[in-house]
Amino acid sequence: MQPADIDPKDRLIVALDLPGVTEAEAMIARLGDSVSFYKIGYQLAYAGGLPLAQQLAKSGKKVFIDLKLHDIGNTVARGVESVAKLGATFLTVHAYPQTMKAAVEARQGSGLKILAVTVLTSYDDGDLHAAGYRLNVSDLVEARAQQAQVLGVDGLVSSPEEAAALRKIVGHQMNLVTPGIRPAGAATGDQKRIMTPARAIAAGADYLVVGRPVTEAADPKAAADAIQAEIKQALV
Ligand SMILES: O=c1ccn([C@@H]2O[C@H](COP(=O)(O)O)[C@@H](O)[C@H]2O)c(=O)[nH]1
Repeated sequence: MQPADIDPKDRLIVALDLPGVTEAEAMIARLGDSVSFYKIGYQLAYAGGLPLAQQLAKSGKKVFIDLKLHDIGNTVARGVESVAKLGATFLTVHAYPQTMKAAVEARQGSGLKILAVTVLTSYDDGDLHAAGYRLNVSDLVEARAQQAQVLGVDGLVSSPEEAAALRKIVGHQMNLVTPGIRPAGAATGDQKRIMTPARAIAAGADYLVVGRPVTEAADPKAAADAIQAEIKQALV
């Protein structure tokens, strides 16, 4: 999907990193029409969140299943087939060639798009070196993006810091989905490669993933509305 075709409201993806379905449903009710796209990751998925994903998709919301699959090809493929039945829009896999190839083949014929996680936004160069990599963050993100593109992956997850360089590499053929979003003054937490919503959109991100700055705000709906307004302003 070309950036111009994306409904501005869908560009904000709220991460439902919450302990259970009850808490998630309460958050969705509070956010109401302010949010049209939700992400379900480890915490909620492992606490009964996958039926909620299916329910959300049926109710007209968009759903991103962020399970960052990485296993032998057959296991990845069977997992992708199961997730495709939920009606989700996005599913993440780690950006390893075997994993991406299996996921892309398994999603054929479904509406599911595969996103490759390049380098986690909580990592900096020191973290990569500690994990045994010789490349720095930007070089590894770009190398993985090129591999993902060749393998037919639908989109990339990276920090917004890499969005402009990735756009030059993949053009508009792949969705750029960026966590590591922090409105001005928000707590960074464990994120190391961050940008504000406006700067991320200006850098070329298609979708912004935001968790704690919304879900831990005193008024989550007001926090989401402020981010939506910042996104719309940056798109003008
Ligand atoms: O590189 C990555 C990949 C995924 N995430 C996920 O995004 C949200 C961010 O939440 P915040 O509370 O806004 O930090 C979270 O669910 C992560 O699992 C990421 O942060 N970085």
